[in-house]
Amino acid sequence: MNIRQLALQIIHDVDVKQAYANIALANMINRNNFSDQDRRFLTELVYGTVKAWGTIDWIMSRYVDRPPAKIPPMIRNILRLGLYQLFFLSKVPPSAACNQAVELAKKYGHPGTVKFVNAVLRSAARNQEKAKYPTKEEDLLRYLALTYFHPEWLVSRWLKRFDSEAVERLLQENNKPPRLSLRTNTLKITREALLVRLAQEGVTCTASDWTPEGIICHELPALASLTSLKEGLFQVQDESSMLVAHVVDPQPGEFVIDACGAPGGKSTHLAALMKNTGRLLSVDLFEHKLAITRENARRLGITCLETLQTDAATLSDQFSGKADRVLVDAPCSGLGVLRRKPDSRWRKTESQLQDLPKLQLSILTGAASCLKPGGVLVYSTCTTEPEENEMVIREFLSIRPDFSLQSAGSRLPSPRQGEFVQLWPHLDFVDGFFISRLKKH
Ligand SMILES: C[S@@+](CC[C@H](N)C(=O)[O-])C[C@H]1O[C@@H](n2cnc3c(N)ncnc32)[C@H](O)[C@@H]1O
Repeated sequence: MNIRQLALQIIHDVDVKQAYANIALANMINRNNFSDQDRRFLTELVYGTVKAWGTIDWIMSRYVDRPPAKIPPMIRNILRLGLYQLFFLSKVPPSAACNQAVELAKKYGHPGTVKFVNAVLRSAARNQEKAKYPTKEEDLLRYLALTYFHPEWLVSRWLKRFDSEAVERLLQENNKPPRLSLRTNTLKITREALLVRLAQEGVTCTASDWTPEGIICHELPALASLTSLKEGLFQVQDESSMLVAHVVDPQPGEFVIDACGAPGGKSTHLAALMKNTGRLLSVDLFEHKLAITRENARRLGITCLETLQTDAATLSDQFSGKADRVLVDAPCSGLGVLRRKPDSRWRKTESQLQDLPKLQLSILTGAASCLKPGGVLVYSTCTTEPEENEMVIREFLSIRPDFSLQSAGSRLPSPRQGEFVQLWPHLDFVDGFFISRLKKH
């Protein structure tokens, strides 16, 4: 099996068909019976190349006088894969990286492109100095963006907010694979009993400091092989995401709406805190995502949850003044969770940060009208940018004086100061997350 060829197929699909690297890779692994070594090498090639995409293209520009967009797609992706191995995979000998790329060019190109690939990669292998990044002192922005594989617009944004050391730590943290965390399904088992059960199934894990249900896995066999998963004893969920339901603080017997609910991580947590009583309405725009919510609820033994496919901005047409609590876990740029998907940083654009707040405000305003007087509204995102977070809340408060801000920090299992909660990967070592809480008068 030619692992580089398979890696090239995935990288090409990410480039040309906007495929998601993690999904394309998982499909490839499921379709083939790879040895552990091959699976690891394929993962390294794909994740490494797509994460370093911008830096690799900058390196390419040092050896090729055309921009990548002007090179035929398959050939530029062969170069990307080759340059990744030359510059970032020390265990691959440069001759192997070049020869294998030339073989791929023979398969997908013509004699001219074979010569081109050969010339570019051999020149890069001979003269790596030519692709030396500027130093911090010469060009801080470019140094950080190239060294830590982030788009310049994003680094520039963060440099306006924080000093360069803090930005460097954040970029480093965004490149580390996140720890796997699980939320105990307290409807079926206590965290202590689940820790024992997981240890029996070969999982090395410890209790989370952030939430009373959280468990951090350090080593584990394939997740799908765990019977505790099939029995619905836990839900995979990041620790910062687990905090949101605690800020909502739903009570047994209440009517709670999760306005952007799929695939149900927080909906199923809310249902567990409600002790599977009352009514939990999990709403989403997409039926195929709601099907996953229902499947999660079934596996976890939750019966108080129902799903509804609709636009949350229009929810009050059906539920005006009816709900005790509403959660809006809004669609967002996802800049707090870059470490989860290696290619996601290259899909984001600064213009999304202008468009998303309008959507977020319209969903928040529509969903808020479902609350009874005295009801609680929680707004959360997995982003770190003020335009999508506190500025949306300030704008909402200016048009809805019947709401007031409450402290979200004081509702965390380990309380913090402040009205808003903003978590950061480099400060809190969890996903970047924003949580706010309001009350309707
Ligand atoms: C951040 S995700 C929610 C994650 C979910 N709360 C969880 O914990 O599993 C945002 C969700 O909002 C949904 N969405 C986007 N626009 C929407 C709208 N206008 N109305 C309802 N849902 C929407 C998306 O389909 C997506 O599933």
